[in-house]
Amino acid sequence: MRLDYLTIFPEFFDVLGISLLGKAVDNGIVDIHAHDLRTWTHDRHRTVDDTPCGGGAGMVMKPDPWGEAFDDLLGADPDPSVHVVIPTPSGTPFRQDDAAQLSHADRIVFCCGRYEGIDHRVIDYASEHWSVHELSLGDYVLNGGEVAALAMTEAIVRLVPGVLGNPESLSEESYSQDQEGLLEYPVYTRPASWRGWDVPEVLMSGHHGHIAQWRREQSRELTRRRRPDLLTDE
Ligand SMILES: N#Cc1c(-c2ccc3ccn(Cc4ccccn4)c3c2)n[nH]c1N
Repeated sequence: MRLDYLTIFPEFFDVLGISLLGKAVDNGIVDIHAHDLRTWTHDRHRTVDDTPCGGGAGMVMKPDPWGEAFDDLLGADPDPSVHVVIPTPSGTPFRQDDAAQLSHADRIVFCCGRYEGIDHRVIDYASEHWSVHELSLGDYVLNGGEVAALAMTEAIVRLVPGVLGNPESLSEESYSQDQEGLLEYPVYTRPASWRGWDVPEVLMSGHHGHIAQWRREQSRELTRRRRPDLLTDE
């Protein structure tokens, strides 16, 4: 899987060389390239923004640098197997299903905007050539797309075979299908007693059936309290 990031702050993506994703890069499972969008500017000030047509506050990212970056990175031929992910507050919510689908992609280009966003014609042009996903990390406002791209990257890449040491852990996570889309149950480790708090007895019983039942009940109760929207049968 090749991941490209178009951004005016490429250093944001230096962290991808650390930990699990770093190992995935070292193992050749993932190939990461961050690009400074100003590479595709030609004026002395390396300008990437301009005032919004129709007025309004702030600045909008000019289309030209993005178009020239696309030309260099992707060429002009349409290829639906290339996924262009555009983090935006107006995007559809990024969910586990999106991560699962994108984990099968061979190529993903993240377009990280700043200011008040990217000239919409960039999205229109990309949509004619590649598979475009306008996605939002959540219902809050960030200053740009980089943080969202990092979060989406981790959610996507950890699902790629060979990246996680123990793929079984994927099936027991919150939002995973095996977890019936419920929140993950509380987890514990040693010591059995810590500052007056004990590990639930059932987890020390060695009775796998009782443990599984307790975990299901915990997941449903936690989901009922915190995320009733995830419950389908109530
Ligand atoms: N994903 C996601 C996001 C973003 C996001 C993503 C990209 C950009 C590019 C510029 N801005 C600033 C900005 C502020 C206000 C109105 C428009 N744009 C971004 C914000 N905010 N919140 C999310 N869940």
